[in-house]
Amino acid sequence: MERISIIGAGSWGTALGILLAKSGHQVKIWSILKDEIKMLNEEREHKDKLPGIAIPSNIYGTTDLKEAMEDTKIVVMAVPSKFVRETSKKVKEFIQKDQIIVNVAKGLEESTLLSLAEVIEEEMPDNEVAVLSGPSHAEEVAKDIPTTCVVGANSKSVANKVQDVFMSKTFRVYTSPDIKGIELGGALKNVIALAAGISDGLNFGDNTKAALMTRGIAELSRLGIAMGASVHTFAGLSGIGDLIVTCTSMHSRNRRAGILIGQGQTLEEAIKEVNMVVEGVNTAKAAYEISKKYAIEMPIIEQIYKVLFENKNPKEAVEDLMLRDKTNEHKKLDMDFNKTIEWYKE
Ligand SMILES: NC(=O)c1ccc[n+]([C@@H]2O[C@H](COP(=O)([O-])OP(=O)(O)OC[C@H]3O[C@@H](n4cnc5c(N)ncnc54)[C@H](O)[C@@H]3O)[C@@H](O)[C@H]2O)c1
Ligand SMILES: O=P(O)(O)OC[C@H](O)CO
Repeated sequence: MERISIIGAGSWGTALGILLAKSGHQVKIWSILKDEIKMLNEEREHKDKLPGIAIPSNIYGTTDLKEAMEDTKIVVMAVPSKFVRETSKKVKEFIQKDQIIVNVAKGLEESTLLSLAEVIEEEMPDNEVAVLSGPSHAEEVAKDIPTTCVVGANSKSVANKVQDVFMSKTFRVYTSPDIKGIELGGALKNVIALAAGISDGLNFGDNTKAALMTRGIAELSRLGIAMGASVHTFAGLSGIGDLIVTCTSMHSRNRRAGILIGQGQTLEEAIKEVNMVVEGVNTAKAAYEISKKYAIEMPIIEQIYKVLFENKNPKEAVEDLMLRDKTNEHKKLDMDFNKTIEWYKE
């Protein structure tokens, strides 16, 4: 049994709390929102975000951050990306050196283009920071539906510790040293999911969605490699795995927002209707800037940026993607596939 603090009581923080509590851990969950904590403690249910799912008795909710952080070994950061910096500054006041911080949010900091683990590390440089990511919708995790994730950490012992804590018969956790790749995969797939949703909203078909997913992971991998991540991570749970679940599931907030935009709603209307955090919107801005910074071609990200922030008609965006300059499927010579070497020279 471990004592765990969860910072953020939205759908993901609450679902992870339920998972950990069912494994026998003692969980304290903090939210800035008084009504949310009152609901969790008194009604034993997150009626807005996980209706019908009981909150186990070994979860205790509090709005007092000091109390939430006291006497725990693991601190799970589960607030939306735009609150990660300000929440980290608050958490920093109470953090102990031996507490491992596990970031589970997926996004990038818009003003600095930093990953969220980098933001947390900047604020709390003396603590070990791990990331947990993968194809995992809160609605399913909270209902014990078998799920897999990957934990990334600089130190193997930290990754192993987090793996031990989260692993259960319904939640299988792998370890990896590639924090950068895991975070990029988790953040950028949300932008591709907006694109997949827009495609569905325009009544395009499975061919279109498969194209967006496949060419989307190509974009993510290109950028990831340029930023020092491992290409293999993008073929893993936090890459293609999360891309599949987010682009195909009706649980996905990003996909649902995309569908509404494809059907003609404005970005603001779509965000309002989804009523939970749509991380892909801010990430689209950051990703567009990062692609320019690293001079990496990311045509889907670029078109989504234009649809969201420059009022571009989604149909036109699709046409521009289809008719962009002709190119090879792989940008560089594939050294494992010798046939291509001569072929590309022609
Ligand atoms: N929901 C999922 O299935 C899921 C799965 C994996 C990862 N994530 C990631 O987890 C993160 C949180 O997502 P979510 O789905 O739980 O969001 P959500 O919209 O369900 O919840 C948002 C929560 O943020 C907290 N909050 C609101 N204002 C705040 C403030 N000013 N400061 C600090 N906290 C505040 C509240 O607890 C609120 O309920 C996102 O980055 C998301 O991508 C979500
Ligand atoms: O509902 P979404 O689109 O925010 O996606 C949630 C998770 O990242 C899925 O793994």
